[in-house]
Amino acid sequence: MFVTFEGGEGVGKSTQIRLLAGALEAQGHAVRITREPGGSAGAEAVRHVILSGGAESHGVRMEALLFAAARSDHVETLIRPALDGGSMVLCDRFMDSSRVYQGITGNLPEPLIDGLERLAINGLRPDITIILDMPAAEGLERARARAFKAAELANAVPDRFEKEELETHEKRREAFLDIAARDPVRCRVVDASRSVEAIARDVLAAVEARISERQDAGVEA
Ligand SMILES: Nc1ncnc2c1ncn2[C@@H]1O[C@H](COP(=O)(O)OP(=O)(O)OP(=O)(O)O)[C@@H](O)[C@H]1O
Ligand SMILES: Cc1cn([C@H]2C[C@H](O)[C@@H](COP(=O)(O)O)O2)c(=O)[nH]c1=O
Repeated sequence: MFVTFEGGEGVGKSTQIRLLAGALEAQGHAVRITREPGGSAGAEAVRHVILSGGAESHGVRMEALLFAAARSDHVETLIRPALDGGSMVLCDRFMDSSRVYQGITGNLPEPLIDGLERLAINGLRPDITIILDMPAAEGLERARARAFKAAELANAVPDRFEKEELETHEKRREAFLDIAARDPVRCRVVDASRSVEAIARDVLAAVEARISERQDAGVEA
């Protein structure tokens, strides 16, 4: 089963993925955690170029193509083989992030995003997408506090997208909610402004419900 986590900056995706992985492993599932952009060797190289701001001056179209190239490599060299090998794959961001960041707030036309998505995912759609939702300002504050702690160790600075205007981040929040409203079977919106534990309970319940639905339909987790 392929599980993706989406949402704005600092909403707790990495935190919840780690907790979900622990809970699923305790139930006997083999679990692989991964992230985008990145996850595979080729895609991690592209991650560095994009998040450092190295492609920003070449425009959003080039960034969208780089995200798609990275996603294609990630799907074919890591995600699909892991799923075929029987692991559950938990991925921090996937195709919805391109739809929101490059499509909605990057102003790229929907047909272009659709085409790049088709090429990159090559038929592999998430079985469930958890959208962690909270006011953008709170998520950014969490991300800033995390960066501040890290800065003492590694001189961290906000990445290419974190540094953008609050209004842009709020627009992204609305765009993720819109995706969830348009695809309610795949997407589950979880209120991320609560405690880590309360969120983790809802995330696990949503994933277990999808596992049961799939088992009822005769598909293995
Ligand atoms: N429910 C929560 N309440 C308070 N703090 C939280 C909560 N969940 C996560 N955090 C903290 O907020 C910060 C951001 O969390 P995390 O790295 O999991 O978010 P993220 O969505 O993966 O971020 P990014 O979008 O930047 O990758 C971390 O310092 C984390 O410990
Ligand atoms: C997959 C994907 C990501 N992005 C943006 C979203 C974030 O600002 C960064 C990734 O950083 P994170 O700390 O690992 O969340 O990249 C994007 O714009 N488009 C995408 O497809």
